Amino acid sequence: MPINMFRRLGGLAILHGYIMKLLVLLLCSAVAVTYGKVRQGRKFPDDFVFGVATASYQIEGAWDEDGKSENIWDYLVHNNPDAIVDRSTGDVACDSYHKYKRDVEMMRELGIDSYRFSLSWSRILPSGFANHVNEAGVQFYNNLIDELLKYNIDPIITLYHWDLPQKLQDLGGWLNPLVVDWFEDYARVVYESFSDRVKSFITINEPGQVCYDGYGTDIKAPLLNATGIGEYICARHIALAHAKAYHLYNNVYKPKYGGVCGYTFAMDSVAPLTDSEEDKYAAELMTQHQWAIYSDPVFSKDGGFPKELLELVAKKSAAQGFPRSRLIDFTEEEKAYIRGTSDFYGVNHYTGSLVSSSLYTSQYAVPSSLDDIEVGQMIPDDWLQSASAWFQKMPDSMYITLKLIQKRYGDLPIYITENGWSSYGGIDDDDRVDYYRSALEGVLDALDDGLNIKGYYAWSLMDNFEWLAGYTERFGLYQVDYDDPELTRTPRKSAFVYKHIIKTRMIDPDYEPETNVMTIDEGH
Ligand SMILES: C[C@H]1O[C@@H](Oc2ccc([N+](=O)[O-])cc2)[C@H](O)[C@@H](O)[C@H]1O
Repeated sequence: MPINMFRRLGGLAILHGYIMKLLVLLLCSAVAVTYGKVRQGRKFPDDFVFGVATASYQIEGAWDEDGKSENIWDYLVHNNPDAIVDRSTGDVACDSYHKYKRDVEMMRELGIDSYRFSLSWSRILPSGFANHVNEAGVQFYNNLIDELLKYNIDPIITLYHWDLPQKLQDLGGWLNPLVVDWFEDYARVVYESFSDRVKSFITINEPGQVCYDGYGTDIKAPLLNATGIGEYICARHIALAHAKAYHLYNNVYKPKYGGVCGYTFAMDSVAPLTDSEEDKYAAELMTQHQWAIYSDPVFSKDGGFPKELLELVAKKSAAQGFPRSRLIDFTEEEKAYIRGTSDFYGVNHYTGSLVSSSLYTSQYAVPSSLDDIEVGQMIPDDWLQSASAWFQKMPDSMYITLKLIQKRYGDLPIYITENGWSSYGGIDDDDRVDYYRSALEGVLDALDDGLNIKGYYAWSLMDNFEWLAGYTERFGLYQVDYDDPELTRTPRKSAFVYKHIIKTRMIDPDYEPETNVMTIDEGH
């Protein structure tokens, strides 16, 4: 081969080597840039839903107007005022019954896609039963829905957010097996009235708080405190009631109108105190006690209550002299009826704890469900305390919680139906801003992992009646001035930050609102 040709080929080979190196370099930096983009400027998907959530008793007021009857919270605040920290009531609350147009205006200011609110059963069915529908009550919700739709805000209705008609509580409430039928009858009225315009329904908000807080302890109305018994009876009935309302929607209304129907659970991030197998088992038991007892019947592969919990309660019940277990499992037919009855997993997430059987002390009543599992909890000192005794900021808790759902039930559509921070008040709520940013970073982390998270609802649009804490704890993006007869709503810093996140679909950790004047952006 002529020397020149050899040189030319050699030169080409060298050139080829350089080109290859350059290509590899370019590829690596492209990956790095892309990865950098993903980490630093991550975006929520275009179809990700941003919303805010509220609940009827907490905001509506008008407790006895236009034919509404008393519910268990009306009854509690009127008959046992000392049960509420500041002796307040929800008689007026945020007066949303009259100020709903201002509420919708606030949603337009925020630029949200969707509003999650609940219906007051006793406003729609004053006797609790479907023998008489209160048209004025239905009209109120029609007005609200129409106002939302006028501004392209998608309504998502929760049928039951803790305000059972007192007349049904007088008959045993969630402890009466007939509540399953009463709930179905109520659900039929709701679907008949609203499913032509509303495409998303949640049957029940937080069955754990209904059953454990209301019937197994005295944390929520009706303060029954039938420890170790009430919560387990309620757990059976509420799963069946949910399933019945779901089947009704699925069989009759979904074919006609489309739409989805789901169920929402409160989920603490339960983490083992140490890596030991014992603590991991303790975390599993606490999980079963707190939320899996309510969600396994619907989402687990085999249905029914969690196996370990069933065994423990049966064993403890026998040792305590009960002729049968305090937790009665579903029949195979019931299991099949309940399993799969939710089009999505709704999760309300706020906080978490570390758990271990070594932290258990015999401080609990016998029988009680905490005594049944014999697991204790602790909160490290460096977790920021909110204004609510039960609520500390656990690092990474949103991500951990979302991964727990995936681990337990596989990949399914998830809506975060509540998440927010409580303070004592004030407009410059940097603690709430930090909380929202880190929770939403957790959502992005989970999205990066491929979880099918469809939306996020901030709790709450505005300050409201926080159950036994009355008005002492503030969860609002908007502050409500309860001393002002107009109940003026004022946007907090967090409202501006949430608005910016929704608008840009990104979390900018450095974003500072330039103004304290809220306006409605074009298109809202
Ligand atoms: C602040 C909101 O709390 C919701 O309920 C709870 C209660 C307790 C926990 N927890 O983890 O211990 C989580 C959520 C409730 O749905 C809503 O109405 C607000 O009060």
